[in-house]
Amino acid sequence: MTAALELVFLSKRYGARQAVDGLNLTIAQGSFYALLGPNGAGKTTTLRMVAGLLQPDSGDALILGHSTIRAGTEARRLLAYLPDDPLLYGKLSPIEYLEFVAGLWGMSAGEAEGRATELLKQLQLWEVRAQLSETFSRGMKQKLALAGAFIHQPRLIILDEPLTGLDAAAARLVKDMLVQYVRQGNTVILTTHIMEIAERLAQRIGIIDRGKLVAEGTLDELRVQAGEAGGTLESIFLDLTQNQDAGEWEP
Ligand SMILES: Nc1ncnc2c1ncn2[C@@H]1O[C@H](COP(=O)(O)OP(=O)(O)OP(=O)(O)O)[C@@H](O)[C@H]1O
Repeated sequence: MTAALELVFLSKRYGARQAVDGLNLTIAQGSFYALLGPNGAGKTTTLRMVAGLLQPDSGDALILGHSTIRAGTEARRLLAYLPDDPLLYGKLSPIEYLEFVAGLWGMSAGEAEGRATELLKQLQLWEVRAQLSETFSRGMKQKLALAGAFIHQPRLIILDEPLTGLDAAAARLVKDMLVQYVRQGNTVILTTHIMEIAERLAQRIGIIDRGKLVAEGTLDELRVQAGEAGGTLESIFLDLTQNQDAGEWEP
């Protein structure tokens, strides 16, 4: 089966700083994947290249087999990317915002309305559907941005720190929604600094450090790679990312 996402020698440099350094990674369809790494490891830079917001210096990212460089439009249609600071329009209500985003994807008014209703109910924003989003709490804004990412039914959704700032109830709601979405055969990739989230939700985990993949696999496979039988993800993570001599992990 075609991979949901394939990174092929993806690289990006900012001046003297090699932010992403020849990254190779394959993520299967229908999986829940967590991308971990310390601050400045290159996670956001990688995701921005996948989303087509940043041009790689070299290499490519393929979304369900479509190159983001050679077939960017097809690739982007299959993808939703939710950055950690999503842009909302405060003067729009949730319904107006979702209809606006649906319009950008060329969805019909009827289709947009049906999908917006479903998402707003699922994310418990239905009661506030007509209020301006500038009046919303941070968590409500985050849920609305998530609804916007889901509106065109992407096959792959990439989320940068999606649970930061959410209270326990909202975090549970979002986690359940993502798990259900994966059960339907779609793929979720998220970054997080919270190890429990990766440990509980992700089927596979990739650890990036200094722009390179230092470990990849299921939690059990990571334990083997780190030589830590029975270790927690936190201890494996710290072991692999604080070891200055850590080499690039090769499958
Ligand atoms: N626009 C930019 N200009 C210059 N350097 C940048 C830029 N964006 C990122 N960097 C640098 O590139 C490296 C990777 O940054 P990136 O934001 O991708 O890391 P990250 O893993 O997402 O970190 P965090 O967990 O802190 O969000 C860092 O050293 C960062 O300072």
